Amino acid sequence: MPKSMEQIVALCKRRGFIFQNSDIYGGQQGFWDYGPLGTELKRNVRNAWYNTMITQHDELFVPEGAPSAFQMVGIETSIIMNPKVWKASGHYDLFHDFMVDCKSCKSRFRVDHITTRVVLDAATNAPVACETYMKDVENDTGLSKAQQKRLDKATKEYGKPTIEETMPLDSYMKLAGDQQSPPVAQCPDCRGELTDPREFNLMFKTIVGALAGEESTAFLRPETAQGMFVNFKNVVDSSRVKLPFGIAQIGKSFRNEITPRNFIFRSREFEQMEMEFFCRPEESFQWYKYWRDRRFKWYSDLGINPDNLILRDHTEDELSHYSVGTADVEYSYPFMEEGEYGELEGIAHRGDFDLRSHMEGKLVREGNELVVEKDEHGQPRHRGSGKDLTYFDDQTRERFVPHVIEPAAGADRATLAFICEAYTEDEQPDDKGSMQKRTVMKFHPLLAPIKAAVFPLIKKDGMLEKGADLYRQLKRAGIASTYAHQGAIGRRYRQQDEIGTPYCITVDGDTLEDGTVTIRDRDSLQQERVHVDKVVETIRCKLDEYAI
Ligand SMILES: Nc1ncnc2c1ncn2[C@@H]1O[C@H](COP(=O)(O)OP(=O)(O)OP(=O)(O)O)[C@@H](O)[C@H]1O
Repeated sequence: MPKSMEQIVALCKRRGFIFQNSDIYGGQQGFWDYGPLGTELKRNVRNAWYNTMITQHDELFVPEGAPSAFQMVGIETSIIMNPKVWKASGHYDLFHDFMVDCKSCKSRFRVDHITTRVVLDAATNAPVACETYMKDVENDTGLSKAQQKRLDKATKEYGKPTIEETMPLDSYMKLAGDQQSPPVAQCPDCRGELTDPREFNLMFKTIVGALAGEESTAFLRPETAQGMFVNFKNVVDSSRVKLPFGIAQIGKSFRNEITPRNFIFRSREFEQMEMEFFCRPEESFQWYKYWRDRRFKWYSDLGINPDNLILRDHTEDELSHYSVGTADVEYSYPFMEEGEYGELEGIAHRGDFDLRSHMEGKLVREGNELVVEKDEHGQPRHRGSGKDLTYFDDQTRERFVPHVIEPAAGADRATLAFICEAYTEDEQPDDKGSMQKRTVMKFHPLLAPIKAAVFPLIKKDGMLEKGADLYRQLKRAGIASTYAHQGAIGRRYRQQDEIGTPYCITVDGDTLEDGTVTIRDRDSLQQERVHVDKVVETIRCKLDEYAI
């Protein structure tokens, strides 16, 4: 049965995973808050990423598929950077989308999110009728019956041979621009008139210092990557890293998205987990392949069914001007049509674009070459730092600009994918054996916000104390645990199932007799009896089995 996004969003609110930001004031579009359980879940996602990338990385070992062993270090850089960073990187000029507004209902759309279905004169290609609908990677609704009826009517009335074609809104606007009084592309929501497309920079502006003005304008970073590039020299000079090596960080990024949507999938404030991997140019394609495959595997290792994931190579015309290869890890989020996927992470081969931009100035492509963009006086349009960001290889005695492979993931999109994947509805017998519907979040145990719940079966002297003692032992061992002694045991199990707790431990009458408790497994519902003194060790062993 397809999963319902409404139910997932409702569960997230009900159980304290994710709330609308500024909820009591009606919210702030494109911003979300994580509740107590969501905070733990997202922290576990971040930790799983940071641990595999940095903390547990073994620089003496050659991982399968890698050309050699390599080093990895972490950094943490500021959200606000010198505005020159964004000029040299190209974000200042290029990081924008085109948008149109509806003059009637005031809705705002990204031009590339609107598709047109057009009836054209078969001989002249002149448009005869046009209907619009929302077509973006997240949601493809297609034409409504009424829209198709209008197109059919216009075709019939036109009388001459026609063809019907689907094209993006901007292509239609270009085509219509060459005609006298063409059919107007209308708002997909209300059929109102649309404005001409306007450019819209996605970077949030702010003022640094007391005086407002061009000089004090700064930007909230739209990606964490530039923090790694501008610190490349600092890291090489201050640590013992040698090529190949990666610099990674997790941090907030901000994009003034025109149409934030689909819960935390596209928001205006989000968190990225990015790594810049610096290597010799001639080895870069091997490293690209290595990171592409390794990053895909990370998601399936953490419980995402590989049937719901794809690794999609970008087509030639999708590639950014600097990229020689990009692949996206994509997930079939429940808000997408069957067979469609949304980006979780992009792995890009960025060549030497970034380090060169920060040395020389903003680069543009001329034929096969990247060259510094010039202004009307022949001067660099945006200068770089002028600092030497080349790398000297003391083995080969060569100096060169390293190439970069960048796996760029979103912590929120990953959290959303793990939530959607975990959401399960099944039927299980209750205490009396009759089948009951249950909602269970089947989180990978490493990601589950709470790992163990301790329940004294009834409020009885001895049972409560033993339960509380066990709960404290688990906490002291660093195992995120909870304790609940009220309500029917079946109800307590269901509450924990709904938040994805993998193990429930019940202290009952037998505990007082022989010192054993039951450990119930969330997914298999199997119960085993374990001596109370062995519980911490048993839970620890179970969790260790899931280590990635
Ligand atoms: N607005 C956003 N909200 C939440 N996560 C985001 C957003 N934009 C980017 N990300 C996350 O950061 C990762 C790396 O950013 P990147 O610049 O490659 O995204 P992008 O290709 O611009 O994404 P999209 O095409 O969906 O806008 C993305 O794969 C995604 O997980």
